[in-house]
Amino acid sequence: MKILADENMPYVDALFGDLGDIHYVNGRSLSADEVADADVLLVRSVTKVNEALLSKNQRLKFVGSATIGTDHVDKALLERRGIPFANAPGCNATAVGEFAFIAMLELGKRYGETLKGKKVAIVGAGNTGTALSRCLDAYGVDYRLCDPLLASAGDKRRFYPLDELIGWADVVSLHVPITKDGPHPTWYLFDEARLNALKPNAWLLNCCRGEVIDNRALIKIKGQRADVKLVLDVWEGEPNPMPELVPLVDIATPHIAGYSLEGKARGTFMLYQSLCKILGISEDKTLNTLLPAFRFSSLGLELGVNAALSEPNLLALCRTVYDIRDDDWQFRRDALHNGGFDNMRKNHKHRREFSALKLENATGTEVNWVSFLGFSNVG
Ligand SMILES: NC(=O)c1ccc[n+]([C@@H]2O[C@H](COP(=O)([O-])OP(=O)(O)OC[C@H]3O[C@@H](n4cnc5c(N)ncnc54)[C@H](O)[C@@H]3O)[C@@H](O)[C@H]2O)c1
Ligand SMILES: O=C(O)[C@H](O)[C@H](O)COP(=O)(O)O
Repeated sequence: MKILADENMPYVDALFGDLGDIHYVNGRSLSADEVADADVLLVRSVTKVNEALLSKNQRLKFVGSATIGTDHVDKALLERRGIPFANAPGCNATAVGEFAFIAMLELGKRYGETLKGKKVAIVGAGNTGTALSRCLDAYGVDYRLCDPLLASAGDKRRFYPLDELIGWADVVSLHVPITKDGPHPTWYLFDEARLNALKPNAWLLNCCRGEVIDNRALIKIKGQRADVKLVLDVWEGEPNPMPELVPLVDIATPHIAGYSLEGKARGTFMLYQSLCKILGISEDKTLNTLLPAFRFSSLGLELGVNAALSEPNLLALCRTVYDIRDDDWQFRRDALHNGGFDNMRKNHKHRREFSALKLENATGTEVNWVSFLGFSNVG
């Protein structure tokens, strides 16, 4: 069995090595000729799985995308051709939630403010939006959700209309799929009018898809409103962000909000599980044996029971796990030249999730709000 896998997908050898011959490919430039004799195709978000790509293949048994988003896959085509498809919903949700939370702490530090006390709007309350809400809950930050689709599907959480939230929130964080049709399309959801309606000094974070914000309108608005602060992990026209936008952004990263080692491992593992099911074989691998130990075995916290950790110290703790400034700095240096955006993604040093760090509380307390954030507790 010939398995084609994106070269940026970790753990493919460990998980799929027994199932066939693995060939690694560049996902962005993958051609119909390369795919022609593949039995299994494992992709990431940069590969357009469409008529053209599959035109020379008559033997595909499975297409898997180790991602949450599926906007790059023509699922109707796969269904018509009877090719099973699976993606990896939720695989990198914790990574995105923690990314947005850390970015908010960084903005607070940079501008002499605190995240604590701000009002946060989460637009899209699925896997990644909910992961962010868990961090905010743990830290005690007020937030409101907007998700008209979940609201009408009977989700019991309280939801608010988008335009009401824009007028309410100090911070707006975007977590929707990219859609052009349906009752609530998200393409340019943040157009010039909505960008203009952001409150004075608002923070706007986009960790979902670039085109959820009209990037030209964003450039225009930033020209008039220096008060608005931006965190962009995703960009209109990736892998070529508009160069004039980059200097206007406070934290700029190349679509790596979901790139924790845990998130990537989960994504590949979920595809392994799907393929085993399709082939009718039982799984003989587990996820936790894949992950390496974290660089610190544990860290002692000088805290009392449920004591408040100051926001600068909380940020210092988060930076131990992931220092977002490194990616921002490298993005400004490399991302706009010679394939730099994709190179950064390809060579991204695997960051870890909060759970990788075991905290030793000086009081021996088992549970406090820091562990609710996701850090492990050694008691
Ligand atoms: N930057 C990254 O690395 C990264 C990582 C993971 C996911 N993503 C992107 O983020 C998107 C969201 O991920 P997720 O795991 O939370 O997906 P999800 O499907 O679990 O949740 C998305 C939510 O958005 C809601 N939604 C749809 N249209 C909306 C609208 N107009 N207004 C408000 N809510 C709306 C949906 O009802 C759903 O609950 C993905 O589709 C993907 O494109 C990016
Ligand atoms: O949709 C997703 O899951 C994310 O956008 C994903 O993290 C993108 O990463 P890629 O698949 O391009 O490596």
